[in-house]
Amino acid sequence: MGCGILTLRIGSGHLGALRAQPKVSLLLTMIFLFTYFFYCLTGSCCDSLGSAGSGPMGTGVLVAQDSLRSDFTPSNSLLFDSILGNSLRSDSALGSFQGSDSALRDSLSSGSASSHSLRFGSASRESGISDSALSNPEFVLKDSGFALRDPPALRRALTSGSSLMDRLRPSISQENVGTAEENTVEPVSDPKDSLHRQETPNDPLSFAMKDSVRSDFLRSDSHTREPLRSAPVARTHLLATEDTHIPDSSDSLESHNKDITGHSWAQNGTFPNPSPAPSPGAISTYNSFGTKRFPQAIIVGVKKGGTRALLEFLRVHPDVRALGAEPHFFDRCYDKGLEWYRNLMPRTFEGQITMEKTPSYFVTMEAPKRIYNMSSDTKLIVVVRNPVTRAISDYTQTLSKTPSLPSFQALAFKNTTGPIDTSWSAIRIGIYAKHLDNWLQYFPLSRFLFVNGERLVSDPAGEMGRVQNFLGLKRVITDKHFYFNETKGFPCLKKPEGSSKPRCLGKSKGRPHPNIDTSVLQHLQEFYRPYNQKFYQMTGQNFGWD
Ligand SMILES: Nc1ncnc2c1ncn2[C@@H]1O[C@H](COP(=O)(O)OS(=O)(=O)O)[C@@H](OP(=O)(O)O)[C@H]1O
Repeated sequence: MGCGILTLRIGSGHLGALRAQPKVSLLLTMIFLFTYFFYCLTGSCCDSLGSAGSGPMGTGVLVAQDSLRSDFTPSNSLLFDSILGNSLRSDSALGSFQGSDSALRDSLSSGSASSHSLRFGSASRESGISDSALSNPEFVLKDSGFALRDPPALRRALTSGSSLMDRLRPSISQENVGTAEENTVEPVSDPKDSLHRQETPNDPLSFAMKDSVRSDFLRSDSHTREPLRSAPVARTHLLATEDTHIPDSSDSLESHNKDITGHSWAQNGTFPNPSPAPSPGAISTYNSFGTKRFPQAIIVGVKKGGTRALLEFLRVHPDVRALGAEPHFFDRCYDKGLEWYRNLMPRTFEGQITMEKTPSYFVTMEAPKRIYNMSSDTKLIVVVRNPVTRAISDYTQTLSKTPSLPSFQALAFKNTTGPIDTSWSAIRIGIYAKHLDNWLQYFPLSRFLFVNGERLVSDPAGEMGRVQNFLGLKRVITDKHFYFNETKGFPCLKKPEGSSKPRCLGKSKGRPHPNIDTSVLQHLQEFYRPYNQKFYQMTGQNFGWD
């Protein structure tokens, strides 16, 4: 059919001549046709035209078609450099594939396009091209093929050696990144609000319930993200969520959780399976926006210890990039595989630390072994807090979801007044020595940092100094970053340069606790004492809970 183009042109060109000089024209036409037929028979013209496939196409398209055929693999892998490179060399195909480039069109427009591996230019990187890439304004999908709105951009991409995805990603991210407001912080309606946490100095376990109207939390511009704004990093931070054991929608940010693609996360903070499921090598963990790495440090516990505060404070550091939501990989989602896990991580540059926090890891039997198998070098951070206060905090969270919950005392003691019920998770989690013992089967003590949860509240900068040392980070986070918010009754992050928008954690962090009978508290305190002592011994740290 390639020959058909030429035949048609010749034929129509001679129709007029036929009318004017019938005999001469007929003769000339016959001579020409004979010559042409002979020429084709010798193979001099059909090689190129014949190989061009079916349908009328311009030269550039033929070149592209050639490239397509020769480089098209059964898995729809396309050597884009040769396709587009050839096209660039041809005027007519520059930025516009038309006609019968169906293979290319199909591969780009199909739902599975993201699994196609595209090797592009001298960058020779592997990138998954996704639907969002296809909806990028630089691409136009046409019935007859696809075209680039901005061919010079393509030319620049090809000549600069960067990948197509590198070119596409900035516009994707600009459209979809979360705003600074979508963080784990909420607004304080009035910082001078006189609602305070009622904490009896002599009895840190007693909290008044009358603070129930404390909806006084800060939303602000993202101080913690500030250092990242100038960096060419797509803000892939997933927004922080509340503890996921008992979903807490009172943390308004959960409902705002969106990833870079604009997909909402589940309200309870667990992750959807990133779709499509990554097959090894199919989705890039590496591009010029950084690399998706396994976390080098994990906040593994403890639930209600102050893990969210720690993570949010750490995110102030420009060399820390942390997953906002709790992935629960090493306890609940392990069967999804390590690549799934890694793909959740934010991209980091050389020198930056990837982190996540899932407090339930600390009490998960299998977690130490699993983390060890990922990397025995993983640094492990445990935020611990008086186990009695922690148990009440845990109970308070459950109570906020289930108002009909039995009293704390009824749950803490067998038959209400009998022995402590260690089968209740709120009690069991606080036996830190027992859980640590399991971890020490896999990791040496030097791999751990135990953050004092009480001190994280009373001296956040001091505790953050320890954390930064442990992580080998420059001491960037100092007391200049914190102020004590009277309304919230907790330290919050300042906005740089004295801006009026500080950041506090959400309203589910720092909740008022119900009043618990002193005898119950004492009983619990006694129960925990030997375990606490053991824990001090094991860690070489006295947390002063007794
Ligand atoms: N700066 C600051 N702001 C607010 N809250 C703070 C802060 N620092 C520590 N805390 C304490 O953190 C407790 C919640 O712990 P977690 O974040 O580990 O909870 S969770 O396991 O993720 O649900 C939370 O427990 P409750 O007071 O019971 O709500 C707080 O006491």
